Amino acid sequence: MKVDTGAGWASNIYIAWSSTSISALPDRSLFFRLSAWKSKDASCRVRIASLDFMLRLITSRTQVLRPRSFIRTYARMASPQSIVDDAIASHHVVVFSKSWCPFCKRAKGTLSSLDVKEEQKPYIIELDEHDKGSEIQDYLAEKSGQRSVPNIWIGQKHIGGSDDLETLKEQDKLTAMFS
Ligand SMILES: N[C@@H](CCC(=O)N[C@@H](CS)C(=O)NCC(=O)O)C(=O)O
Repeated sequence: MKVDTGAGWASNIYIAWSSTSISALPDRSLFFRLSAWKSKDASCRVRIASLDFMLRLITSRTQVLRPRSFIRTYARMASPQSIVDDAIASHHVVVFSKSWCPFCKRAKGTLSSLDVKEEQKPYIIELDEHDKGSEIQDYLAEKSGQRSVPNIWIGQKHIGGSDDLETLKEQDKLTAMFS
């Protein structure tokens, strides 16, 4: 299955399931194309509006789409771009971090100490513990012009590193970003 995240074909994900299951899928807004598949099952190319929608579809149609195999496949095949862009698009605060990094510890501490709603708590990706950590770091350098960690995003805006976060806090500008 090829998943279109809206910003282009971000990742190539293939799942095989039977053609009868495909006809059982209710949502005609999806774009299906049956094509030959190496295994005995038919395969299907699905164009969707967002990865979130795909995940919702999968969890709601467990009997059709075999979610565990999808998630395993997705985790293996998602591109560094889609990992970064999806994280930023779907979380208010994202910190690309390294678990051993003192600046990252300071930034995570500052963000966790804020009294914010559950959905505004930081989403943290530890690059040194991630399979694609170094590719993600390369993409972050290209996207934000910053290679060092932590690389912090609030409300889909690039904030910078730990020093930049502390400056915002000292200037009393940080809490306003969580209203
Ligand atoms: N002034 C930066 C310093 C950040 C920094 O020096 N981070 C180190 C790790 S502690 C780094 O990114 N090193 C390069 C690397 O890990 O690839 C900040 O406040 O965030």
